[in-house]
Amino acid sequence: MSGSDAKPAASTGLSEAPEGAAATPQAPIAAVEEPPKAVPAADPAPAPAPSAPSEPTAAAVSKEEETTEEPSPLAELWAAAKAANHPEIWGVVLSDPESHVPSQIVLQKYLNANDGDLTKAKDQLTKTLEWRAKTKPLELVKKHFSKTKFEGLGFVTTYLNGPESTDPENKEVFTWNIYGGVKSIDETFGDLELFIEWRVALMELALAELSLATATKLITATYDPYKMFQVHDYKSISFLRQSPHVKSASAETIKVFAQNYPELLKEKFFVNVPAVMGFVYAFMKLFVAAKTIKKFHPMSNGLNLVHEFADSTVKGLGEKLPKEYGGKGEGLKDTGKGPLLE
Ligand code: HEM
Repeated sequence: MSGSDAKPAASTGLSEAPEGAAATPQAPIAAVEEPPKAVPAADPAPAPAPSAPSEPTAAAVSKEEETTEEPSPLAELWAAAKAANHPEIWGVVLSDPESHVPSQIVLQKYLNANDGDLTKAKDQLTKTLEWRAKTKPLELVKKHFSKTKFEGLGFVTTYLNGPESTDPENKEVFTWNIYGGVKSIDETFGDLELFIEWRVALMELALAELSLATATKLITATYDPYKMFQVHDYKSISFLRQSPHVKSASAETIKVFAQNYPELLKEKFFVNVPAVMGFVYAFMKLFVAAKTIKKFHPMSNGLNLVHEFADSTVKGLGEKLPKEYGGKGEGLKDTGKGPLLE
């Protein structure tokens, strides 16, 4: 996603991203240049079957390349994926992007994340597949984590326009990190590997809600509705100095996520940030790509979060949020899911 959709937060007690941090303009990179069209879903719509030749399926993606006989960027990424030793990303078992919409979405995201640079996209994709083979993120969703260390710190919520459907514009997925709720820095962040496992489990739960495996719309360099919101809540932070554990946990999470979860963030809100901790925001931004920083919105008062979603395709999204974020919904403990605890 380009930075052009960044919007000012309603209430920032902190400095915003520097002007000069503008994202590099995205070149027209994707094989898909037309506005995306829904691919007929496997659900009971009276639409023609996905294989009908006249339908704008993912096969249209490489139309232009057929004349030159050059493999399309997506075909090249698919070839790289086939050569790897892991078949899946974010719950999508990769297959030919010409005929499989979920694979088109995943591979196109790797292109988008690299502004259309195929060599870089291939490298990132290959590294993600290696990391997933090693880390087994889908297994982490089934793992139980210690209550003492992680209870109440992470949630995923989903808000819909009416009943669940395959239309991504009917759904918004949020991940919430309640880092202000950490009881003991040493307990939660002391074992870095375990913390990353828990954080990855939370992300994979959110991806399961996004449900890319059942997605029906192609994405392009500029159109991608398959993204989520993230909120960090720092309410009640009682420690003014960042401990080395927090620094290394943050730096490592940022690194792992930038490499393995590209193009999944819509916007990110940091709420209940005490003004006195503005320096932390400045420090954190040092580790983050300029393109990502454009999506960040620090806010001093969590109750103002309600005002940030007027543009969402999910109607009245702000009001659906929990009361502590200015909405009318129940709390995260009642409405959210999180990694399994024991
Ligand atoms: C001492 C309390 C804090 C703790 C325990 C903490 C924890 C973390 C962790 C674990 C991450 C890794 C990314 C993730 O989980 O998504 C992170 C990222 C970040 N935090 Fe904090 N943080 C603290 C204070 C703050 C404050 C006061 C700010 C000011 C706004 C802040 C801003 C950020 C930013 C900008 C990132 C980068 C996010 C990203 O790349 O997605 N943090 N923090």
